Parts: sequence; C-alpha cells; structure tokens
Amino acid sequence: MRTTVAVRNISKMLDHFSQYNPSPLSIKQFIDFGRNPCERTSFTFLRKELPVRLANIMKEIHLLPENLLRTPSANLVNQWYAQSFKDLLKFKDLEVSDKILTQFCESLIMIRNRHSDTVQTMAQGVLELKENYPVDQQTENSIQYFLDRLYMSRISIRMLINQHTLLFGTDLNVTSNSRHVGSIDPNCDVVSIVRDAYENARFLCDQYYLASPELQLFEHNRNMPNAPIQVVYVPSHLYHMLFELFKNSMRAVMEFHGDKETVPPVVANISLGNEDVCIKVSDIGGGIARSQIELLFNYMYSTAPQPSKSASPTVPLAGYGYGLPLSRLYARYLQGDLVLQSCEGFGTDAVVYLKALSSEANELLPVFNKTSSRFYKTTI
Ligand SMILES: CS(=O)(=O)N1CCC(Oc2ccc(-c3c(C(=O)NC[C@H]4CC[C@H](C(=O)O)CC4)noc3-c3cc(Cl)c(O)cc3O)cc2)CC1
Repeated sequence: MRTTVAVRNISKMLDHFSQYNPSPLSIKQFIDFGRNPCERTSFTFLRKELPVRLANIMKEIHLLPENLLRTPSANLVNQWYAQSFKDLLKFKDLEVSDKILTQFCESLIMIRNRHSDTVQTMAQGVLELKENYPVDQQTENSIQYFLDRLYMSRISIRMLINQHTLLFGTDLNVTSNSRHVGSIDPNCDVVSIVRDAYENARFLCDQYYLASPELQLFEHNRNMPNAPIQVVYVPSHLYHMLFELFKNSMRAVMEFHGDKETVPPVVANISLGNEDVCIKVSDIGGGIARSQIELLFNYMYSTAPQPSKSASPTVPLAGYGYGLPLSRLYARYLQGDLVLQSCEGFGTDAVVYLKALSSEANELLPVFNKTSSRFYKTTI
C-alpha cells in the first residue's frame, strides 16, 4: 500500500516540476554570484531548479522507445534519476538551517557520484538494444535526439552541483585555485589549455604509434595583438573538446602518413574577435568524405563493444565512445559550437567556437514540452 502511495506521490511531483521550464544562467551570472556567494540563496534556487531540470529530462526518459527503456542499463539510469529526484524532494519545504545546508551539500555530492557513469551505462543500453532488437531509422533518430538532450541536461545539472559544492562544500581535496570561481576560470588562458590537451593526446599517440605529429600554434588577437587570448570559461569543458580533437587529428595523420619518415604537424589557430573565440585544429590526415561526417556524431554508429582493456593494453587513440558528440554538446552548452570541415584526400579542420562575452554565454537547456514529446511520438 505504502509503495503505491509513494509511487503516486513521485509521479505527481514529476508532473508538478516538469511544468516549469529550466532557468538558464549565463556564465556571467555564475561568476557574479560566485564572487559574493550566499549559500542560502544558492540552496533556495537549487532545491527547485535541480528538480525542475531532472523532471524535464525524466519525462523524456519515460517517452523513450520501450525496447531501449526495457534494457537493463537504460532501466538502471532511469532508476538513478528517480532516486536523485526523490533525494532532492526531501528539501522541498524545509526551514533553512546550517544543518540542512550541510545535508543538502552532501546530497548533491551523492547525486553527482550516482550519475558518474551515465554516459557509459546508456552506451551499454544502446548496445543491448542493438543486440536484441532490430533498430529502424525512426528509433535511431529518436535515440540521437534523446541522448543529445540527456547529455546536455546532465552537463547543466553537474555544472549547478559543481558550482554549489565547490563554493560551499567542505571537500578538502579541492585544490581551490584562488582565481577560479567554482569550476570557472575568469581568465582562462586558451593557449595553455590547447598545449595541455595536445601534450596529453601526444602521449597516447606516442604509446600507440611510437611517433606523433608536432604542434604549430598561432594566436590572432583582433583588438589587442600582443595580449594573450583569455575567456571566461570552464577549463575542464574546453580541455575535453580539444583533447578529443587532437586525438582524432593525430589518429588521421598517423594512419595516413604513418609509413613515412616524418609526419606533417597539427596546426592550432586561436583567434579572438568581438563576438567569438575560435580554436581551429587543422591536420593533413587524409580527410573524411562529407557523407561520413554526420556519422562521427551518431551515437548508434559509434556504439560498439568496448575493446577489453586486457586484450589491447594500449588504449586506441580515438576509440569507440562519444567523445565527439559530447564535445559538441560542451561547446553548444554555453552558446558555442564545434564544426568539422573535412576535405577528403587532404585533411580536416575542426573549429571550436566560444562566446567571447560572458554575458552572451547562456546555458542552452533542453525543455520538455509538447514539441519535444511530439518528436518521440512521431519517431517511435
Ligand atoms: C564517435 S567518437 O567521438 O567516439 N569518435 C569520433 C572520431 C573517430 O575517430 C576518427 C578520427 C579521425 C578521423 C578522420 C579521418 C579518417 O579516418 N579518414 C579515413 C580515411 C583517411 C584517408 C584514407 C585514405 O584515403 O587512404 C581513407 C580513410 N579523416 O579525418 C578525420 C578527422 C576527424 C575528426 Cl572528428 C577530426 O577532429 C580530425 C580529423 O582529421 C575519423 C574518425 C573515433 C570515434
């Protein structure tokens, strides 16, 4: 009896919170709040906004094709969301106190840990679907649409959780870089992130190919030619995108020129204009046909059994995963983009666009509404 009542209650709460649209924040708002942070204000905002963002995506999870939702892995992810939603509802009408604030922080850390393997687990769910059911084009389209929205929602929820726990948490492991505001660097030096990402991709490349392309790096600061190019951004997001692009460029170059004495360098051009920061990663790796580009962002196409660690001790440079589609979501999350321009038989340019102005870098959030739910109905 209790279970039925509890389930009915959760379902009512899900309907209640999913009626609200998520409230996007700009990176400027994150910074301005973080420079003079108030934990009670953050708590009051998050104890509603997090259930709203969870409820919006949970309503879409429930609209997924039955064959995917029934897979053990997708079902597990669904249970994680339901549990986290319940955890947050405990704070809904509570009187704020120091004790409640501490418990809230602890709950956020527990929620973040619970969902840490969502991407891999959903990829396993897609694999279970492919192995047990025929997947028609319509189902593939709805899965592509859903996973883009699930991972964008997840990026945004983890951003809110990270800002609160970094600003107010007692986690001593956090090497609080005094300049940073939570996970944001107000003066993120783009060149240093590019060099970090290149060096780490190069390490993997050397391990796998016993050689790697050099990096040529150029800066073009439109209004202040000799000043370093800086942006208000989340360094870990930028690193994630660039690490992926360098891995892909190095793989293409080594596969295309691997039999030669020397291989051509990978070239990074970084520019700052009035609106955009651009990081273009260019290679002469043979390029890829225009008809294949979309497949590189396709979750179904890129989901294959993970090579077992024991079978191949060295991690393949750009193995199967979701590196590229997730990188594009990171770029789009704050109104940027990630665009590929490949010339088959020659090479590839990959451009990361970021907003130069923090006031324009607003969160891009999926909203559950008639349009989005109609998408599932017509494509299932
Ligand atoms: C879903 S994912 O995110 O997990 N991930 C996506 C990435 C994929 O790995 C890769 C990596 C590189 C490439 C690649 C090729 C390529 O391979 N060409 C092939 C032909 C080159 C000539 C050759 C010839 O003519 O002889 C015949 C083949 N060419 O250009 C690129 C390239 C791609 C990106 Cl995105 C880039 O940023 C830079 C690049 O140079 C493709 C696929 C693992 C999976």
